[in-house]
Amino acid sequence: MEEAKKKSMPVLPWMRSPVDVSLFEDCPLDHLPCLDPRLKVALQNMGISSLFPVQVAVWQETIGPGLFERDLCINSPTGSGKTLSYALPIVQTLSNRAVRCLRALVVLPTRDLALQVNSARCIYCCKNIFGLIADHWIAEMCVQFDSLLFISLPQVKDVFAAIAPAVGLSVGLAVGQSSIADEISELIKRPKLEAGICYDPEDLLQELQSAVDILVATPGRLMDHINATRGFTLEHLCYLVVDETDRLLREAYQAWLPTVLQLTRSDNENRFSDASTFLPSAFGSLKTIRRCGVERGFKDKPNPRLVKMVLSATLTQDPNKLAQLDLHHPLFLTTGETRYKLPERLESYKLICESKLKPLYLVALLQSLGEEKCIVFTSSVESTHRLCTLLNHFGELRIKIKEYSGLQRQSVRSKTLKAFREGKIQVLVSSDAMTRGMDVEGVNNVVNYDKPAYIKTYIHRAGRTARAGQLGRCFTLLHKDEVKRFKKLLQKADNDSCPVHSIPSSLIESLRPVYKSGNFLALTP
Ligand SMILES: Nc1ncnc2c1ncn2[C@@H]1O[C@H](COP(=O)(O)OP(=O)(O)OP(=O)(O)O)[C@@H](O)[C@H]1O
Repeated sequence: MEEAKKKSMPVLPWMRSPVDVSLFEDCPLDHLPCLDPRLKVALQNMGISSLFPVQVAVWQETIGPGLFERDLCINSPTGSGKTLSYALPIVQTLSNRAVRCLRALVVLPTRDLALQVNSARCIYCCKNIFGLIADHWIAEMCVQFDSLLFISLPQVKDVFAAIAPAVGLSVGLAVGQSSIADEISELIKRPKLEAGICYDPEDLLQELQSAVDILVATPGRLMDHINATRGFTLEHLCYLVVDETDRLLREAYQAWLPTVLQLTRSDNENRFSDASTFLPSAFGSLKTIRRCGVERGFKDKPNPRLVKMVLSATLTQDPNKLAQLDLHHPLFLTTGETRYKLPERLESYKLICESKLKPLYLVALLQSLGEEKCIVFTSSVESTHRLCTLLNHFGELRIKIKEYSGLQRQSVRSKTLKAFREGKIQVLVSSDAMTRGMDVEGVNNVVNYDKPAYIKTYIHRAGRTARAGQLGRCFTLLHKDEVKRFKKLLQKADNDSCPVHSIPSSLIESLRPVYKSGNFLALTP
């Protein structure tokens, strides 16, 4: 364990003296300094009576006494409440704004396919909204392909939407769940024109205004709007949140990060020539370059710095990756001494069995869990499909089991998730693509049907349970040869306790005839 701690010692000096979030305690809303009473009511309406430790720690560094002076890097376990930790201070600070413009941007990851399709077709949609082309077929396609999104996107928007209106702020979503035309009409306010009068197109462009103060976006859609949406500008941006940072930094995503940083730099004149080396050739919106203080109406005042907040349950410590964020005097907030941390009330178990008997062990386990909500993770969409089909052939399981896969249409997945939330489905079988950010209340159990190869995968899978201080269990099916390696893997997350969960052999034997009689062997993933 000591060795694991030493190995996890960060290279960057500022990461070596972090704020330890585990030293903070929940703070009742009544005791939270400077909380806007309107936001207090909004939080209470959400059923929140106190802030979690990470939220208190971030509040200190943002509202008081920290006053957003430093960029924040937050490493906090899954389900610890990271979303509200940034949403609340941003909303409180923006509550004083006089004019509506885009001031806060939250970027979350998408899956690669969605991005590729995004950029290929946005041009049609943009033309569409400006009345040059009407191609509904393409718009329809956009909605379908864009559906491969991380589940957390709408959830993050929901958190903002639950508090922002209380102080008169408006929140938008640019993630490709609707056509880009619909998105643009949600994000950009256009002037009302009187019929019969000729307007100068240049003047009209000036009149376009942001309809939102806060935007939750995926990199692909964000780039679409930067490149082609008239009136979309980052020139007033004050806050940039990069959620699931480790994943977002792994992918270049059409150079979204250097583009955003470039567009929000105040000394743009000197740097724009550099930017042209990475900005896509279709980059059409020079207006989005951040203007200097005087132009922006901040005469005699220092130009507001773009504040960055980056978060993850498995935050990278790689100096090269973090350098991409161009952080200002960063402050590292983390939980405990080890690099990775599992939720406080998560219990990890292993089930040891022969590989060919895995389906039977899973069936027996699910039987014993009864109607408790459970997510079963496999290593691929193919295995997900096979396993789900197999489980549904077992009459012994009197529970509803559904597949939840990136290969399904968005509408199918939304329906499945809704039914799962409502308890009409007890078990979701899913692949890793869906691990991050999914927040479903009351998921008591996670099962790793296939052993996760990396500790990060374990953390994000297991993190679908034991959220918000609740109890949760994570079971991992292992062959006996995998046990040692799995133990080492868990030690990386400071976990030395993973008892064996035994399934009575009589139960397995009783399931064998059913398994042999059906065509199950062909389905076994
Ligand atoms: N102060 C609070 N009181 C009660 N519940 C809260 C509070 N803050 C957040 N929650 C709830 O805790 C759950 C987890 O929050 P959130 O999704 O922000 O976690 P997270 O740290 O971002 O997790 P992940 O890393 O898995 O995305 C959510 O259901 C949220 O509604």
